[in-house]
Amino acid sequence: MLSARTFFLLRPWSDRPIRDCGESLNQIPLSLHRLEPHPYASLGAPYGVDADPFRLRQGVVDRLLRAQDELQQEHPELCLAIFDAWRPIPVQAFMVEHAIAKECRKRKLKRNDRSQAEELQRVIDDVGRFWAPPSLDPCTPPPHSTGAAVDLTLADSQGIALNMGGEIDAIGSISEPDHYREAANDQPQSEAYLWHNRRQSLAEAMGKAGFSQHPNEWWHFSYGDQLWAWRKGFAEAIYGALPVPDSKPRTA
Ligand SMILES: C[C@@H](N)C(=O)N[C@H](C)C(=O)O
Ligand SMILES: [Zn+2]
Repeated sequence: MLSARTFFLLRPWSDRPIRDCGESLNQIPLSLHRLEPHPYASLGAPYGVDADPFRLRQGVVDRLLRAQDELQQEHPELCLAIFDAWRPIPVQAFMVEHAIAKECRKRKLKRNDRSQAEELQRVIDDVGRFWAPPSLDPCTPPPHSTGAAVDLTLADSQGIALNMGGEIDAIGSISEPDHYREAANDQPQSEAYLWHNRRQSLAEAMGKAGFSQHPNEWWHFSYGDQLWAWRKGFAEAIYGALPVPDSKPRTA
């Protein structure tokens, strides 16, 4: 179970009021490449009936198409590759628990060992830098539950994801967008230089289309949510949490 400290750790953007514009959640068109099988559905995350993660608010879909155009003006050989998009709150809760359990295994910690409480809290805090709490409070929705956030990378013309110098969802400083900046400046022609430039190309294309980037994650961008409003200096977000889908098939 997550501690109260983690649950109530507010983000700097959590103070932005949300006035939802009511736009619908729509399919991401197939002209935008998807990385499949979907990573969280493959883990058994509780998506509910007919809950397709490759959906976003229409304004976000439109901007994603624009971002791909921007990218291809500079790099015609590349495309965007979608890793994850809409994420219902039960899936957010499942993935936060999954990330904590994975990190505990990596650090050889036992969840129930009281003598390791401090190390366990460190894991929870580290995971909390990357995963939003699965808050049900309409004032602090997890970004992907609003249909405003997308996790994505770059792929080549065959749809193969490029090496960006770190896996999507890695817990650690390697995931920070500027992680390789210094090494890239020091050593042009190095792998760090390549990875930094790829991260920059992704961020530039997304930025030109109006998206804001998460400060800790090279792959996470949003348009219209609280983080976006905070980063752009806007008073309000335009997308809030969407209803949680049914978990059982409806009976006639
Ligand atoms: C960790 C990553 N997949 C992600 O989506 N992070 C954001 C901040 C979130 O949990 O909403
Ligand atoms: Zn994300």
